[in-house]
Amino acid sequence: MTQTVTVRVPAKVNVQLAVGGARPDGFHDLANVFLAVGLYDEVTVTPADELRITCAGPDAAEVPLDRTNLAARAAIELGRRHGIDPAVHIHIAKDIPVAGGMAGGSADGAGALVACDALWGTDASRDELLGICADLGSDVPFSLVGGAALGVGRGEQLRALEVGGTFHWVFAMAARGLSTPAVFREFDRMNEGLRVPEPVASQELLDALAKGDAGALARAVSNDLQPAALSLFPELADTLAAGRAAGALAALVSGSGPTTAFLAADAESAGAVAEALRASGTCRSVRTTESPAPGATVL
Ligand SMILES: C[C@@](CO)(OP(=O)(O)O)[C@H](O)COP(=O)(O)OP(=O)(O)OC[C@H]1O[C@@H](n2ccc(N)nc2=O)[C@H](O)[C@@H]1O
Ligand SMILES: Nc1ncnc2c1ncn2[C@@H]1O[C@H](COP(=O)(O)OP(=O)(O)O)[C@@H](O)[C@H]1O
Repeated sequence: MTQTVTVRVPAKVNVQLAVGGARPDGFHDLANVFLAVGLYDEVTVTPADELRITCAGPDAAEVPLDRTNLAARAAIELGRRHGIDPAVHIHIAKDIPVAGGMAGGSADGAGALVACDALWGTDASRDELLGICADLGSDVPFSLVGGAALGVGRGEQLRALEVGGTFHWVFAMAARGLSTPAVFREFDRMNEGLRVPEPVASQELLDALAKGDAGALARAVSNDLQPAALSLFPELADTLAAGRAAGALAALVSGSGPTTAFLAADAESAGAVAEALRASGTCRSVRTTESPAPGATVL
């Protein structure tokens, strides 16, 4: 049996997040266009006397180290299904911001699942892995597959999308996090009494992705949760404005936020936007990266 397995898993940005009305189960139907970006967590699993989690990285102090951690839940569920005691040490090398709208916890769930599958030799099918991911959270299946995908239902039912080129991004990390359920609740509050249309993927946006056309993608991006995120975190408007002023083709909140995402024409322009954001004093830190990125990968 292999003694240690490391899996690398990407963060995501939502280039379209169309949100429908609240469902009876408390979730919202989405047309969620995910794009995996080159910021990664690495999840390493090693046999141990009992299940234990450690985490290192700039945001490590905010990561729960008990059984509520999505990585722990993934190991427990795979073990339960295959009659294996999930006695592993899971170490998360965390580079994805926590509670930032970039699916960092989801990445760790998908990473731990793939890592334990390899460590234990369970050889679970792709469908079984995707099913466990969907039970763990709406974003977790996409962390497994990476690339680009349209997520419908609550975002867990995926269709892979073609991406015809490399997109350059700048991400600005905020001084504090935002809770995903709180942002959806604010969306409901702001839409109370209004008819919320069925969420539909934008054909212009899918075409822009397929062509690798950053200008067209910038014109098509949208995030229905952005007004709710801005309502709970108004200072994000200053970060968005600073990136736009520095030449970003598009500026938007990533998912439920509060990380803000800036699409740039090329690597040079991304560097200039990043510099301007750092100088603006409107965010905690800034990263540049490219997309698409591969899904969970055993190293
Ligand atoms: C908003 C998005 C966009 O990709 O990502 P983040 O910004 O959190 O990264 C996702 O929909 C987040 O997915 P995820 O973080 O996996 O959420 P889940 O654990 O499934 O659900 C957490 C809570 O968010 C709300 N929720 C989530 C998904 C959805 N389609 N409708 C919802 O209303 C519900 O209140 C739910 O209880
Ligand atoms: N492995 C994990 N890494 C980060 N957060 C986790 C993890 N497992 C559970 N969580 C919980 O999930 C919450 C949302 O975290 P995260 O997935 O980073 O943000 P988002 O849902 O905004 O993309 C955190 O505040 C934390 O309480």
